[in-house]
Formats: sequence, C-alpha cells, structure tokens
Amino acid sequence: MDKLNNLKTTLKELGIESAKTIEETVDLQYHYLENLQKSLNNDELFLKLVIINALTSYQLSTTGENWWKEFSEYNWDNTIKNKEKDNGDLFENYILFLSNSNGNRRINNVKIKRINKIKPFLNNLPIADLENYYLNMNSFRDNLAKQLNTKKDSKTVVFAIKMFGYASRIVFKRFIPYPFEIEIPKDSRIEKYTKKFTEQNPIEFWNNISKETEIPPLHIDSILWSALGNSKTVKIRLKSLENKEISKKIDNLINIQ
Ligand SMILES: Nc1nc2[nH]c(O)nc2c(=O)[nH]1
Repeated sequence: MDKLNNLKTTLKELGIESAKTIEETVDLQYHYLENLQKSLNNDELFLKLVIINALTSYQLSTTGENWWKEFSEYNWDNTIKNKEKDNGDLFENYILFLSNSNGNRRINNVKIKRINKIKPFLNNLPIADLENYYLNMNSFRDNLAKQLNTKKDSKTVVFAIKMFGYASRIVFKRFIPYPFEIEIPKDSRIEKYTKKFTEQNPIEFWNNISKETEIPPLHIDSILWSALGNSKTVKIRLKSLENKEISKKIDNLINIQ
C-alpha cells in the first residue's frame, strides 16, 4: 500500500472514537485542564482562562505540553477572589502570569494586545453563552476571528476552539465532536508531517483527508499531536492504552515513510 493510502486507511480505522480516547487519556494538555478545572472551582473563569491561554499559545519557549502544565499550576487565587469585578482582574492577572512565565516569553507585547482585543467580547459572555458556543463551535470560531480581525483558519483561532472544546467537555460533561468546518492548526509539528505526503497547503490537504476518513480536522490534530510529540510521558501513555489496536495504529502513523 502506498503511504497516502496507508495514512487514510489507518485514520479511518482509528475514527473519532479513538481520537476521543487519545484526547482524554493520552494528551497531557487535557489532563492539565482537568486539574485546573478542579482547583479553580469556577467554570466560567476556567473556560475564559483556557480561551485566553490558547490565544497566546504560539512561538512558545517550551513544548506545548509544558506550557499548559505551567498555566494549569499557576496560583489563580487573586483572580478567583476578585471575580465579582466583572472579570476585570481575569485579564490583568493573566497578563501578569504571561509576563512572568517561563514557557511563553516571545513577542509578549503582541500577545498582550491580542488579549486586550478579545477582552470586551469575553467580558460579556456568561457561562450560558459559552455553553451555547460549545453546541455551535463554528459560530464561536467566526466570532473569535472577527474580534481579533484575523482569518478563520489562523492557527491561534482554530487552536483556541480545540482547547475550548476540551475545556467545555470537562465542564459540561458531554462530548460534542468538533465540526468538520474547523481546520487543523497549522504549526511546525503538523507541517513537517504533512511534507511526508504532499507539497500541498497542509490545511487543504488535511481538509481532504478529513472528508475521506470522516474525522473532523481538529480530531485528526489530536491523533497527530500525541503521535508526533517527543514527550516521554505521552509515549508511555500511548503504549499503555487498554486498546492495543490504537497503540499499533499510532505506531504505524509514526513510521509511515
Ligand atoms: N497543532 C497543535 N498545535 C499545538 N500547539 C499547542 O501548544 N498544542 C497544540 C495542539 O494540540 N495541536
């Protein structure tokens, strides 16, 4: 079988169910969000913090996994205590966290501008609206892109939807698959892997693969993100999956030449 057919067959066999398993039991980003949701004990703040953190998650000075660990372990107590101040302190405290962070130190002036741009929109979002956006992630994607004056398929916008989907799944205790219309976050891990198969634009390539395999692009991202990372813990988690067929198929995806 040629490598493209191998990729499509393996992804088709994995399907959305395996992507969900990988997200919830392998991806450390999900694990750190679960910890944060428990320790914060305030779901509206939790969801908003996750959205803001995703919007600044680019040009990191560490791995994505380490960055989400640092974010989840930060002491957000001041933010919680002052929550009655119309979320005002949420943004100030986030900027303080970002400015002193170890894992996200590049172009923070640009990232802070982005936080200030999204502030009026997020400030006016009660948890009921956030829940509605979980039911209609396309509309949330459109509104985030509009507020930030950026493209709907930009890495930060689609990645924010991925992390919002994780956080909402934890808060609302319900799995809603990502929509097919939301593209894969184009970053170096994904770009490098795409080059094994094509010189085509990665977003277009994965949109086509998504249709053929019937897995939404953001769920394909979850499979690839865990399969292609260097974290030892993630590798152990992949190997230890109860369903050994998933581990074998992930090995196959990693080794396609
Ligand atoms: N494609 C992805 N890029 C990411 N960056 C980051 O920090 N996490 C991710 C991810 O899950 N997918």
